[in-house]
Amino acid sequence: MIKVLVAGFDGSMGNKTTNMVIENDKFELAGVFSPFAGKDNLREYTEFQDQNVPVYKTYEEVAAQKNDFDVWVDFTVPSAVYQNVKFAIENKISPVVGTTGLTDEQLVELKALAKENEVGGLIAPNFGISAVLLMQFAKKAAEFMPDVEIIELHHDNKLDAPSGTAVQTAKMISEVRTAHHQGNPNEKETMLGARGADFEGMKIHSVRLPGYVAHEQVIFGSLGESLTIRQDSFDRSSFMTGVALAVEKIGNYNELLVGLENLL
Ligand SMILES: NC(=O)C1=CN([C@@H]2O[C@H](COP(=O)(O)OP(=O)(O)OC[C@H]3O[C@@H](n4cnc5c(N)ncnc54)[C@H](O)[C@@H]3O)[C@@H](O)[C@H]2O)C=CC1
Ligand SMILES: O=C(O)C1=N[C@H](C(=O)O)C[C@H](O)C1
Repeated sequence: MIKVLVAGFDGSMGNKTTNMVIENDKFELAGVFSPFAGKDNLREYTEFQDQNVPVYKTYEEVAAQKNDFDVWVDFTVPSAVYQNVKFAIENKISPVVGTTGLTDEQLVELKALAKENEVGGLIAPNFGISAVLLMQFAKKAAEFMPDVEIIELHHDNKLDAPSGTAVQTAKMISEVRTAHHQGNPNEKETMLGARGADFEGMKIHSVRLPGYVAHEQVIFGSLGESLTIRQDSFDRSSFMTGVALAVEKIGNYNELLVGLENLL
């Protein structure tokens, strides 16, 4: 049995993950973590009445029981994820991270720390297979159609913009696309932000609306033609197959990987 701790269990993704871990025969829910939890045991929550699982609120409490955990699944907030992953690695718990917002510098540091501690881990900007495929297809398309804009659409509770998936899509496209300005060289925004965020000349637009879950559209334009690649996560269950796969496989690695495709 793989012993799992879910950080951010009290959030939307944390709740889905907690249920997924409980239902998966290969996993044992060994703990849940959130500094904002109001209770000491999961069974005190109506939804989890039959689960005798400790609720941890501090790193000290987790560190005291660190041998109880193989994997730290993180669906928390951008402001907490760096410290959480650092803590997990230093305590030899493999992080499986969906939380967005890590900077490039933080990623470099965490990769080095994982190497030093010989701990495997995965940071996945998106655990949905449709998003993983979209990123790969978009990278391929950009080889032939280098003028591209990204539109990501999310629920209106999302804290970060652009989404981690949009940033990762832009990074993957930039591996095959020479950085260049798109649009009229003399264009002027008459309203600030009208042209969106800029990643090496690629524009990224973020939509936040109630009713949406997580969606991304990559639009390529070329002489007299256009290509649109789109993926939709209509429900957060779309991420759970990827999370389960990562929890199951991450013990076989001793480095920190970025992107679910590394495990597929
Ligand atoms: N990689 C992927 O496939 C996906 C990633 N996400 C990302 O996951 C993150 C969480 O998303 P949601 O669940 O929708 O957010 P949410 O706001 O519903 O949940 C976040 C939870 O984290 C808890 N929290 C805050 N600080 C914490 C800390 N220091 N340690 C532990 N828990 C803490 C909060 O109490 C809250 O319940 C976001 O960054 C989001 O972008 C979301 C969906 C899929
Ligand atoms: O906040 C979300 O909901 C999501 N966050 C991730 C991101 O920022 O890309 C993954 C997915 O889009 C859902």
